[in-house]
Amino acid sequence: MIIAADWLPYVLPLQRPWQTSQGQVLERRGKLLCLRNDRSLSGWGDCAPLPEFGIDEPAARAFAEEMAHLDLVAQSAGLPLHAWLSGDPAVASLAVNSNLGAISGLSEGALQASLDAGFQVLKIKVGLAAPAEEIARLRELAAGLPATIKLRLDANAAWSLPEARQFLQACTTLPIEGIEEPLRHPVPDELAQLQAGLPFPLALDESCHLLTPAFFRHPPLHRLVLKPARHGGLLKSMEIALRARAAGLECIVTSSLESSCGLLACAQLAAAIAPNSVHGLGTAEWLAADTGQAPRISGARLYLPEGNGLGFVLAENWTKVQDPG
Ligand SMILES: O=C(O)CCC(=O)C1=CC=C[C@@H](O)[C@@H]1C(=O)O
Ligand SMILES: [Mg+2]
Repeated sequence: MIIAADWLPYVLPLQRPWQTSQGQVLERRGKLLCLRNDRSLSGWGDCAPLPEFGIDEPAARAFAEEMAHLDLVAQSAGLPLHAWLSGDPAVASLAVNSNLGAISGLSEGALQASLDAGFQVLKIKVGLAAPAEEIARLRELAAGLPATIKLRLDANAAWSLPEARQFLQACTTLPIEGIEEPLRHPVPDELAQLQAGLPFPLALDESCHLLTPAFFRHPPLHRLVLKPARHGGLLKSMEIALRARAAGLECIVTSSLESSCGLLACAQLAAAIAPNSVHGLGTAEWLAADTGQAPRISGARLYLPEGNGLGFVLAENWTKVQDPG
């Protein structure tokens, strides 16, 4: 039985601006939910809306409430949350991509740090400048990359159909691992036209309004990005992942730049639905402060906490990140 529920607001500045074609993020504001039950267990949830990417307050809140509840359920069952969700044995670690920000602002130092850290997939934001200019930069970048390294691009709905065609055509000769959200006004027919003939997957992320039964009957592209806060929780995300799998679509999980608490929930989902994919969970280093200990990343792999439930522990210096209101 739940005997206490507390919301703890926080403000976390970013180390540097998170630039996308939809503008920049400078800080993350949110609130942690702490549920306590009559067995002295704590269940944690993280509510951090990001409206510019379709994550509104009700969805983020539902994610937090369900997360805290499932944290308690999995702890009571004596299982890590992902093993409780999947029914499979526990997973120790997951492959993740690095996040290099916008192609226009890419620094030699950040690129080298990603390569030195062993990342095989480097995520880069595009759609912030003219396609021809960004393609020229990508060609320059690709020319200096080791042969095994691939680029995961995200246009965040920047392009018209002709711009997307131009960009994607040029990408066919580059080491591209996938491209998220090419179209400003995505419609299934046009996405299918773009995907046809491309040697890499296009991915749907923020345009989740397209996830209708018809979409799953004839998927117009090859990959889904799941941000569980956008879908209002882990269980809804599991359901979408199952539909996607039945339709032959690959699913990856990415964070919504949450604090360590929400990031852990994203990692638990990733381990439950796609333990062998490369996920977008390397975002903790973008935060200058955090609500707790972020999962360790080493050798381009994120290590899940070994304990039961979500695995979140509140930071000792928690008061420093509390929102003064
Ligand atoms: O995918 C990743 O590696 C990290 C998460 C990420 O890129 C995003 C998180 C939140 C908002 C967006 O800018 C962006 C995305 O659209 O995928
Ligand atoms: Mg995206």
